[in-house]
Amino acid sequence: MGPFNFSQACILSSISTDMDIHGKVAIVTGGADGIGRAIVEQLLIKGAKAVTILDVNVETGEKTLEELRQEYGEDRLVFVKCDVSEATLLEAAFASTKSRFGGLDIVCNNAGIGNEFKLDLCVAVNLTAVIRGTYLAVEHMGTKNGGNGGVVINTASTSGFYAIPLSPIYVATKHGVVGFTRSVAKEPMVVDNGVRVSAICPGVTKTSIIDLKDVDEKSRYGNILRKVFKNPQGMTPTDVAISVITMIEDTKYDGSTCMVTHKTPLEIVDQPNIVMT
Ligand SMILES: NC(=O)C1=CN([C@@H]2O[C@H](COP(=O)(O)OP(=O)(O)OC[C@H]3O[C@@H](n4cnc5c(N)ncnc54)[C@H](O)[C@@H]3O)[C@@H](O)[C@H]2O)C=CC1
Ligand SMILES: CCCCCC(=O)CC\C=C/C=C/C=C/[C@@H](O)[C@@H](O)CCCC(=O)O
Repeated sequence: MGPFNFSQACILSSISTDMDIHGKVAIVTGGADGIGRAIVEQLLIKGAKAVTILDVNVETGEKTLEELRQEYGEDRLVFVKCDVSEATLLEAAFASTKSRFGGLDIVCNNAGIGNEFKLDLCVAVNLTAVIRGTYLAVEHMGTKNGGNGGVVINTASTSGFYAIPLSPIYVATKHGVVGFTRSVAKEPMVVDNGVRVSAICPGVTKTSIIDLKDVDEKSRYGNILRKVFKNPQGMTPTDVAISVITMIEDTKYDGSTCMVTHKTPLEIVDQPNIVMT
C-alpha cells in the first residue's frame, strides 16, 4: 500500500452541480468599493435576487448602495455597516441577511487592507475574517443545517503564491487565505454540507488599495511601493469580478485557487504534489 494521501482520503462525497446565479442571495464583504463593488454589480447583472454589502466604510457604502439601487432596483441591495474583524458583527450580518431574504447561497469574503504597521488588524481583516466568513457560510448554507448548499469565494492575491519583500505581513495573510481555502474546501464537514470553496488571486488591480493612502510618507518603503503601483498595467475591478462569477458558476473551479492578471486570464494554480507522510 502506498503512503497516506490526504487528498485521496477526502474524496468528495457529494456531486456538485453548476450554479445559476439567477434568484440567489449573496453576501460580499468589502463590497462598498473596488473589487468587492464590482463583484456586487456582476452578481446583480447575473440576476441575483439580493446582495448584502458588508463594509466598514459607511460613506462609500451608502453611495454605492444608492448608485446600484438606481441601476438594478431598490429591493435587491442592502448595505450593512460591518467591521469584519469583529466576530459578533460578522455573525449578526450573516444571520440578518438570511432571515431578511429567506436564504443564503453565495459568500464572497473579499474585504482586505494593506498595512504593515497594523499587524493585528491586517491579520484580522485579511485572514481571520475570511476563515470566520467561510465557516459562517457553511453554518448558514449547509444542507445539513436546512440550507441548499452554496459557494464561497475568498479573495487572496497573486501575493498568496509569491513573496513581496516590502509587504511581508500582507503577503503572509494572502498565503494564509490560499492554504486555508485549499484545505477547507476538502474538509468533510464542508463537502458534506454541499458548500464549494475557492479563492481568487488577482494581480495588481486599479483600486484605492494601491494608492497606499494610510501609509506615511516617512514609512520605510511606502514611497517605493507607491512608485511600483503608480500607473499600474493592472486590471479593472470588473475584470476580476467577471472571473469570480465564472468560479461561482462552474464547478470545475471547486476547491481551486485561481490566478488572474492583466497578462493571464483565469487560471487554476495547483499546489505542488507533496506526499504528506
Ligand atoms: N487591488 C489590487 O491590486 C488587489 C487587491 N486584492 C485584494 O482584493 C480585496 C479587495 O481590495 P480592493 O478592492 O483592491 O481594495 P479597496 O480598498 O478598493 O476595497 C476594499 C474594501 O474593503 C473594505 N474594508 C476594509 N477593511 C474592512 C473591514 N475591517 N471590514 C469591512 N470592510 C472593510 C473597504 O472599506 C473597501 O470598501 C482585498 O482583499 C485585497 O487584498 C488582491 C490582489 C490585488
Ligand atoms: C506586486 C504584486 C501585488 C499583488 C497584488 C496585490 O495584492 C496588491 C496589493 C495591494 C496593496 C498592498 C499594499 C501593502 C502595503 C502596505 O503593506 C504598506 O504598509 C507598505 C509600507 C511598508 C513600509 O513602509 O514599511
